[in-house]
Amino acid sequence: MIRDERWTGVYHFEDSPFIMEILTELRDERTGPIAFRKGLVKLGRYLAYEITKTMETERIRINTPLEETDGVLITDRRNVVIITVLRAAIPLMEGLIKVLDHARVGIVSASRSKAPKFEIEMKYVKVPQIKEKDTVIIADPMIATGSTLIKVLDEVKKYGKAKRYVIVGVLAAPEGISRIKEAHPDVEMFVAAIDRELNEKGYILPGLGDAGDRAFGAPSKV
Ligand SMILES: O=P(O)(O)OC[C@H]1O[C@H](OP(=O)(O)OP(=O)(O)O)[C@H](O)[C@@H]1O
Ligand SMILES: O=c1cc[nH]c(=O)[nH]1
Ligand SMILES: [Mg+2]
Repeated sequence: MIRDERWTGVYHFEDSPFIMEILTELRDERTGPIAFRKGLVKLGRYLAYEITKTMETERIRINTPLEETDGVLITDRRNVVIITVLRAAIPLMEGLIKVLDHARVGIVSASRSKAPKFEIEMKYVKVPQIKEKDTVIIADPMIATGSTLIKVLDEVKKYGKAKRYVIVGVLAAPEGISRIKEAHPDVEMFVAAIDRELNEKGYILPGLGDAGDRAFGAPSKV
């Protein structure tokens, strides 16, 4: 886990060969939707595992069948809300919840319009009540301009104040991170990698393309 010195609370995993290998497969244009979704599930699982390293724990005493001994309880793992940003976060959430299995789940839809406006349409919001001891994990594989996540955070914060807000993603562009940190300085970010820049259409470079389309196929218009 590497803390990026350009911001506070922003971490990436370029020191982890396993996470980088999964990311390489996701980036590769030859990777089809089945392997792409599987890669997102795997990343979700490993990123959740990394997040547990930053959670509060408690020492407990338990009995094995033979004697009493020390044990560990990750208290924060019992108080998690995962917000899934449709569409591309569905497989990522599936991986996250394997490790954060006590999580309550919120679903929000967000669709970004084309450049240069990048307006975010949010039609569907189902979020559980958020309590003071909750860690709210917002899953969205791609953090490009940051517009989607700023809007999601604005909305999610209406449901109560959490202990931590943590964005989990696959790739982020520096401009998107800066915009989110400006609007929501209390937010932490765990992403597999931070890429170079955005192109004029708002795609991350080198990136992996459109995560939603790669996972589920391009939607058609009627
Ligand atoms: O940081 P931003 O510039 O706001 O862009 C990032 C958003 O773009 C993608 O969603 P998209 O709108 O393509 O929806 P989809 O998941 O349904 O494809 C991605 O999953 C993010 O939610
Ligand atoms: O590169 C990008 C940017 C936004 N959304 C994506 O799916 N990919
Ligand atoms: Mg998309």
